[in-house]
Amino acid sequence: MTAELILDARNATGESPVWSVAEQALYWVDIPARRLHRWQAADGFSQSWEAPQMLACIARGSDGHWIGAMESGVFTLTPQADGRLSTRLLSSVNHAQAGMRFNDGRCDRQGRFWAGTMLLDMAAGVPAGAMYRYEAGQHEPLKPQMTGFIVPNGLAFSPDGLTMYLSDSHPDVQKIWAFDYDIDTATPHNRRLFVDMTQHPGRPDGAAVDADGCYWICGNDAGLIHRFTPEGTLDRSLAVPVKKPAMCAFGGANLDTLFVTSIRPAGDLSDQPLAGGVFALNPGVKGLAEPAYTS
Ligand SMILES: O=C1O[C@H](CS(=O)(=O)O)[C@@H](O)[C@H](O)[C@H]1O
Repeated sequence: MTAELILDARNATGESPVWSVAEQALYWVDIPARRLHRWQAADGFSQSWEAPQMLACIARGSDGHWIGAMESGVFTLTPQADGRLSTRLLSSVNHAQAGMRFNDGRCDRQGRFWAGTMLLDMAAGVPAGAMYRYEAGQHEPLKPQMTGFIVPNGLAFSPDGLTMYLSDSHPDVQKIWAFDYDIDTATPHNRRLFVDMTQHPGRPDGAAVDADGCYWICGNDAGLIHRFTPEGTLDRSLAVPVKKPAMCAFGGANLDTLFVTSIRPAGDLSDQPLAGGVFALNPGVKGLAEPAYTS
């Protein structure tokens, strides 16, 4: 199975791919470059917009706007014709300490937006990261819902919305957890180990759940995307031609394409010249439409 390069984006940290069914287009971000990207399937046309802060994760809103987590909180995002992203603060964040930003995030199946934070200096290994939830109509600052993460990542929800998955990518952790998710209160509980990624190649990065309820997770540093069953058993691993796949998302006309964003590290890239690119794979299974943020 070959991964097809759809855009040689050279993203420093390509994250948060989201397929727009309405537009038949893929959106994603490059976090340190402060950019929102879009690629349309019909003709491969691509464009991007400049954000005022590091934009880490996005979700489509039910009203057609976007919502996203930037350094200082959760914002609505509106791409403008001049290449800029107009933003409006919905809820601010009081980070646990200075030098933090958001990382991975998405909506639960009811359309409530979750995102996690991490220290910019990931190498410090300090568990200052937290998970936040934003619900429509909330005006007060975001409240931490879970704490103690170094690099929270891999957030995803089962097809019925009753299981939440979450990982920590840091080399000292490399675990994926499952939680029972109370959809009435949007509260995760009964945390348990889902997959110990120290037993598989690559650190856990971004993730997606398919229509069978299996969990696809990017194996950062291993150039692999792993599929785990709901019981946490490795089903298959697909290769991409870069070492650092960062997040995956189902899309395409039949939701049977797996799009993968990636990271372009500094240094010698002679063995992975396409690092930072966006790839499309045929995984042999279908995904689910990404839930929209319910405004
Ligand atoms: O900035 C990020 O860091 C890590 C990737 S890496 O360690 O730099 O390769 C990643 O897990 C995270 O999602 C990303 O935003």
